[in-house]
Amino acid sequence: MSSPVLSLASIEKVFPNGVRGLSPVDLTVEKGDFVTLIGPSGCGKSTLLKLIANLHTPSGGKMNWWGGNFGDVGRKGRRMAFVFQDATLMPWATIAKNVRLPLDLEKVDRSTADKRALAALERVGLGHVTEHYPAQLSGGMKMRVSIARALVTEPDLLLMDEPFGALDEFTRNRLDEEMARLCYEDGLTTLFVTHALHEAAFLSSRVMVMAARPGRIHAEYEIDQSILRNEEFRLSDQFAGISRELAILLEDASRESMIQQEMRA
Ligand SMILES: Nc1ncnc2c1ncn2[C@@H]1O[C@H](COP(=O)(O)OP(=O)(O)OP(=O)(O)O)[C@@H](O)[C@H]1O
Repeated sequence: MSSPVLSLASIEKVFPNGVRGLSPVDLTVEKGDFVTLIGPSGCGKSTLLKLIANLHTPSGGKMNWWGGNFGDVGRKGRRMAFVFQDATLMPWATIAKNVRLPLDLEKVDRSTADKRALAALERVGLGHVTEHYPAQLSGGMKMRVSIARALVTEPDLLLMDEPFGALDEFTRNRLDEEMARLCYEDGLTTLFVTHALHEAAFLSSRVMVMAARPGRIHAEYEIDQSILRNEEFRLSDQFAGISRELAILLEDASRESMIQQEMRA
């Protein structure tokens, strides 16, 4: 049997200033999972994502990527990509050049890189804006460029930290549908952070509900992976039921965080 994409055993983080960003967390992510982290502000969602991306070092616990250490990820031909809330595009470069950047850094030859950048832009419905500049695009389009820049590397694991948090609801819903299509149809493994309960209910195959003070996983909620994530699902009783159950778990997590805070005060 192949190793899981990620396995975290008692991973925790205490920052140098003494703040506990994350209490021991156990998490296993298998190929094709869409795992969403949801929870109150400050519960450690971004900290957990950054630990997985090796942008933070854990204070304790054990973490494996495809059964090995982080240093082996590249050697095993595995790739990880990170999408942030801000699209972080280079304003002076065309959209094609922005998307090509990771391939240019890897010194992929120009004509292959151009073809792959165009293919990635077409996957997010932006094949027609390759020669535009970021300032000419809407917020939603910029975010799709950022996703194309992550997809161009053909990642085995996609990490997304509140990518659609700054967008209006209509654009966000459309991008959620596009993400679901990309992830479920192509079997992409994704770890996603959001504040929005409906987004978690729509996208995920598993939701980790986190609690704060100290940050930890409060509950785990499975959603049938075979559900087609489309407008029909969004309007269904099944979606309403999932959203309601997640809301109850979030409410529990928030109440528990408040009790912990009061006990410490
Ligand atoms: N570099 C750091 N140094 C010290 N404390 C930090 C650092 N980064 C995060 N923290 C603290 O760790 C805790 C978890 O922060 P984190 O950003 O992971 O939470 P979050 O759930 O992503 O929050 P939000 O939803 O508001 O983005 C918070 O108390 C935060 O203040």
